[in-house]
Amino acid sequence: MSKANLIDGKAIAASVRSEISARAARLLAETGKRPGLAVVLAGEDPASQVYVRNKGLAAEACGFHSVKHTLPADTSEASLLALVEQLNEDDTIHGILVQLPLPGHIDETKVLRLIRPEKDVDGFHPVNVGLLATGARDTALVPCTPAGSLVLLKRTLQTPLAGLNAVVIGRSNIVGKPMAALLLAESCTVTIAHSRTKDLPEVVRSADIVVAAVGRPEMVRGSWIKPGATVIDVGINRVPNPAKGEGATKLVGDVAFAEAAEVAGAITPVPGGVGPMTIAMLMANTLTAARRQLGVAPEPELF
Ligand SMILES: Nc1nc2c(c(=O)[nH]1)N[C@@H](CN(C=O)c1ccc(C(=O)N[C@@H](CCC(=O)O)C(=O)O)cc1)CN2
Repeated sequence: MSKANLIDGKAIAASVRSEISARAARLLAETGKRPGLAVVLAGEDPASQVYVRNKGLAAEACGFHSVKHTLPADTSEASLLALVEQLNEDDTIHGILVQLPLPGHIDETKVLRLIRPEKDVDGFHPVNVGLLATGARDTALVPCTPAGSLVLLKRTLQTPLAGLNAVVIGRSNIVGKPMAALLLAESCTVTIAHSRTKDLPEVVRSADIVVAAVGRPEMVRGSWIKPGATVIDVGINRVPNPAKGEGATKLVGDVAFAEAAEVAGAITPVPGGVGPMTIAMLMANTLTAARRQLGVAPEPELF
């Protein structure tokens, strides 16, 4: 029997999405406009196809104007850039998301930097990265997975995070670095650990909050976790599941869940933890982007 509280990402994501639907309805009543989201998929990666479909469905369920652009895997970089430019100019579109990863022949940086910062609902443009890094979170668009992780932390702890020791494992631009910036803005004492960190288990043992975003199945062991710590597992790794037969697979996180749940105070499962928050926070960012572009005052922060 595990001791930790299970952080129900599915339920919290559903509550965020329902709040966004209500806010979108208010925006429509006030301005006659719907938030518009364009999602662009280049290629046929099966997981990306599912994520893009789910983003479209979530946008429709929130009452948004939702468009999807699908380009073949061999589409040229120029065609993708032209599509982004067209969406930048489209007044009915307030948020543009280009699903990652892109086919190898396309320069991801070039594409992401062409998206207008005010429509960059992924929060990957250097303008948004810089705003977050300089403490101007209220004017930035914040990357969805770290934003969702922060919502889970705040709703779980229900007390200010100030002064807590937070260890973020992983230094990616999409999760690790923005997560560290968000925790720093909450006045946590933040350590970013990575593949070259010395004595990672000991570093993690100092953490009141652990965010694992390293992409290595079950790397973080239960013995690394400080008793009572809150563990946010961002990893989504598909691994073989021989118990279910040959060729069967299952999803696991970056944390050895059963072990960690014996020690932690609260922990996110995989699946059903951080993952669903990513799409919920995309809806939140699209609404924020729409309000700003329409010149309407912001709603209270979700987190
Ligand atoms: N442009 C972007 N590309 C990618 C992002 C992103 O934020 N922006 N993130 C990931 C993929 N992703 C959304 O795009 C995403 C990943 C996982 C989930 C999710 O809900 N996962 C479920 C499990 C799903 C399954 O069964 O396979 C969970 O964890 O419960 C949502 C969105 C990379 N690309």
